[in-house]
Amino acid sequence: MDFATADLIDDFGAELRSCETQFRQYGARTRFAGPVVTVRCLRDNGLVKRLLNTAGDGRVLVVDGGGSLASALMGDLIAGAAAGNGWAGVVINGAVRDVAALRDLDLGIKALGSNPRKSAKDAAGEVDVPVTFGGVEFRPGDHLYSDEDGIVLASRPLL
Ligand SMILES: O=C([O-])CC(=O)C(=O)O
Repeated sequence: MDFATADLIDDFGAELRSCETQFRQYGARTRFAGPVVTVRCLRDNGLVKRLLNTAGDGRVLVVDGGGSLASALMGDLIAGAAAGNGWAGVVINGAVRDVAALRDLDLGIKALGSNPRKSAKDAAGEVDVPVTFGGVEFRPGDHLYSDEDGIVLASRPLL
């Protein structure tokens, strides 16, 4: 998909939300877009693992990990499954691990940072609830557009 978030803001700015969080890019796919699925969890990636092992259909998983960098919510195995299952990208308000391997995956990956420590797998948390970080609300079914400049959200598909 060919777009630039700056152009989207110029064309549709009034109806877009632009996330202020300064994420790092970890995947090989630096531009990605798709409908949003959300997870809220804290130091537990059981729900993230479960979802990314199902068909992605070009969607983007937005994970609100509370901004915790204490343990990783995704590593190369889960991210590899996501890429293989057709997810467009994963945005994590939290940490990843296996950074060297993530670079080779055809998947959009944005996260705050990394930590080699793994998370619990109790699947504690919530799926498809609105989550808020970076000054914006991410709603299930929103359309997310992400590139090197940032992440913007629309309530309808723009492209
Ligand atoms: O299993 C985990 O918690 C995360 C991980 O290392 C992987 O996805 O490879």
